[in-house]
Amino acid sequence: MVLGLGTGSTAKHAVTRIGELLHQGKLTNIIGIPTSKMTHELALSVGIPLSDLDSHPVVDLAIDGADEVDPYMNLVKGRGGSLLREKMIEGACKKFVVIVDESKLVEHIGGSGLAMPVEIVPFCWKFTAERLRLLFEEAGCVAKLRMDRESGEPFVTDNKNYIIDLYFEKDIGDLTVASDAILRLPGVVEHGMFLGMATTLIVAGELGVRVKNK
Ligand SMILES: O=C(CO)[C@H](O)[C@H](O)COP(=O)(O)O
Repeated sequence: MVLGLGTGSTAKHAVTRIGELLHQGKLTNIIGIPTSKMTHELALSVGIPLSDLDSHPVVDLAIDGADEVDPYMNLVKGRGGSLLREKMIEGACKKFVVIVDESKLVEHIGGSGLAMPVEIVPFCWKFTAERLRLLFEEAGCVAKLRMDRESGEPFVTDNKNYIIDLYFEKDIGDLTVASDAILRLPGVVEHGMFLGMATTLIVAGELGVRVKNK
């Protein structure tokens, strides 16, 4: 089985557990494809054999967290900065399981007041940030370059790009239209809306765990 290994504090539990099951001999014939350098390191440290999409273009199952999930299982991802590799690997999956707690559930994607990440090339990033802001001007968009908290320098992704975090005052409307408009802008590499990709959602709440399938 080829497994997409997600990134973030939730995915970390899954990756660690997969390593434990391999070690105990309860899982065999697993190859992991990590969605970030951080997950790559973690997976190696727990003994998961790794590969990539070039060698395994079809992924059987991916497991990851998310930052927002709407009632249709559309997601916002990338507040951890790994959205491009996540989208490539999770987009190549037969099954994509998303694990969140109830705090991640929203009525409308982009409406939580939290960031909608967009990965862009560093070249003339201010130009691209302004084009993004203008695209969603009617929604009261603010576009901020993500900074690295430790260094105070711009945050650089695993692919050596920057991230612009978009904040909206109002609903951004049709998500497919918004997605297409963002992707048409020169300088944009990818955005954090994962539309129609999740096949299973696992939600942990005070009353227990709920599972929703597409
Ligand atoms: O998209 C991601 C990283 O790019 C993460 O999956 C997302 O940020 C959720 O992280 P966490 O499980 O730590 O809340």
